[in-house]
Order: sequence, then C-alpha cells, then structure tokens
Amino acid sequence: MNNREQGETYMLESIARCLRSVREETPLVQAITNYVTINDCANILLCFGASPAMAEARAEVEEFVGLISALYINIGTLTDEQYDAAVKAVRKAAELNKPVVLDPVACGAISRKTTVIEELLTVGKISVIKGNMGEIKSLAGLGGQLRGVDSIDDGTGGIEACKILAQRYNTIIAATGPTDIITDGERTCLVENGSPMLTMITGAGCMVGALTAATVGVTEDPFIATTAAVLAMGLAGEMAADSLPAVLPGTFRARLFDYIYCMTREELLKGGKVQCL
Ligand SMILES: Nc1ncnc2c1ncn2[C@@H]1O[C@H](COP(=O)(O)OP(=O)(O)O)[C@@H](O)[C@H]1O
Ligand SMILES: Cc1ncsc1CCOP(=O)(O)O
Ligand SMILES: [Mg+2]
Repeated sequence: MNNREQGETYMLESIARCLRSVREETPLVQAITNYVTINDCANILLCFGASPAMAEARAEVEEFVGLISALYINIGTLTDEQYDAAVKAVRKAAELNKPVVLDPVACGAISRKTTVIEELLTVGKISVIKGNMGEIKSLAGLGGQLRGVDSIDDGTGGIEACKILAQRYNTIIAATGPTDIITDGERTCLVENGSPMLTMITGAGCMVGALTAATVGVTEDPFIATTAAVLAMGLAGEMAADSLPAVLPGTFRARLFDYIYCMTREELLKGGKVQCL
C-alpha cells in the first residue's frame, strides 16, 4: 500500500469510528432550519443515531444551547424570528464552546443571505460551512451558479474556492455536488459517493448539514467529522438508488433513511470512495 492508499484507509477507519460514536453517544442536535425540509432533517438525524430538537423560539433558544452537542443553522427560509434566534444561538454557542454548522442555502441567489452569513461569522464561531457548489463559490466571491436553492455550477475552481473560504473564516468548508469537496484549508478530501437521485428530492443538502452537526458533536476533528457526514449521505444515496428497479424518487427518499439507519462499518469501508489530496 502506498502513502496515499494508507491515508485513505486511515480516513475511512476514522469515518467509521465517527459514525459509531454518533450511534453510541446520541448527540443532541439543535436545528434552526428551513420549514421545507425540517421534518426530513429530524428524521435523518434519528436514523443516524442522533437526537434532533428543532428549538428556535426566541425565548427558548439560548437556554437550549446549554443542552446540546452541536447547533445546526440553515438559512433556507430565514424568517425574522429565525434570524433573531440564529444570532442568539450562535452567540451563545460561542460562549459555551459548542460547535456550529451553517448551511448557506441560496447564498449567491439572494443578496441578504451573504449579509446574514457574514454577520453570523462575526457574532460567534462557525465550525463548518456546508453548501452546494454554487453557494460555496458564491460565498468565496467566485461567481457560483445557482437556480434559487439549487446549484447549476460546473464546479470549476471548486477546490480553490473551498480553500480560500476555509482560510478566510478559519473553518471547515464542504461543497457538495457530483464530487464533494471537504477542506480545512490545509487537508482536502474528495468524496465520490452519491447518486443523481439525491437531486430529485428536496433536502438532501439540508440533511447533509444536519448529519454534520451530529458528527461534529461527537468528534474532536471537525474535518474528519464533516467528511464522515458527507460520505454517509453519499453512500446511503448510492445504496438506495442501487436498490431500486427504476427511477422512483418517492421510494428513493424512504430508502435513503433506511440505508442511513442500516449502514454497517463493513459497507462503509468497502463502499466509501474518499480521496485525500
Ligand atoms: N450529480 C450528483 N451525483 C451524485 N451525487 C450528487 C449529485 N449531486 C448532488 N449529489 C449529492 O447530493 C447531496 C446533496 O448535495 P447537493 O445537491 O449539492 O446539495 P443541495 O441539496 O443543498 O443543493 C450530497 O450528498 C451530494 O454528494
Ligand atoms: C426548496 C427550498 N426552498 C427554501 S429552502 C429549500 C430546501 C432546500 O433544500 P436543499 O438545499 O437540501 O436542496
Ligand atoms: Mg442546500
């Protein structure tokens, strides 16, 4: 085995440990997230072995941060109340040293999203920013291509965009798409798992973000934690698609949850496609 293969085997073993920790430790994840996919995020977290709580009422949000393993902020349908809650929660999470995962939904399509993201980055610490390729390139100022919340970006310059952002904000960046990119600015991984069927349901990206909050809540190294969540979603999507006799998005959605729940260490080590650059 050469150095690179050894690195990839080490990465897959670390990912398997991280997913086992989620199942053993049941991290409590507080989510302030869009009302389109909120229920999917709660259910995928349960299937993953985590405990979801969609606690966002202004009067409750700060107290709740005291209880959690990690906070997930998704700005997809950011109402005024969600905005206030997100600012309070991110500030409190920084005070209590709890990890925060941010999904910059529609950044690049709607100018307010960029303003809000920059504000959240100043009120507290964001451990991970996970978006689709169009959102991440837009946040990096590199002209990401979007149709509303969906990326239509071809991914050119994606690795550079992720590295620039990781260094600018001292955070982990994950950009999803046919190939997922995860970086802390120094280390970079590509994940090749996935299925085009993940783009036929809404919420695949939101769910990756929610799973990332679960993994960062139980893992010392947020780079490994983020790669673990991204790879788990991609592999479950692949297994769900492979299990179907035809393109059946409704059935696919149900099976995606089942495969996240059932995924074994052996399946992960055998099917995980991670490349360490
Ligand atoms: N063309 C594709 N082929 C395989 N997997 C994909 C493809 N597009 C997206 N994915 C996967 O779908 C999930 C959601 O990513 P993406 O569609 O980029 O996010 P969003 O739903 O936020 O737009 C990720 O796990 C990603 O790897
Ligand atoms: C359709 C839609 N509209 C606002 S948020 C949202 C869900 C986006 O989900 P995802 O980013 O996972 O595709
Ligand atoms: Mg998204």
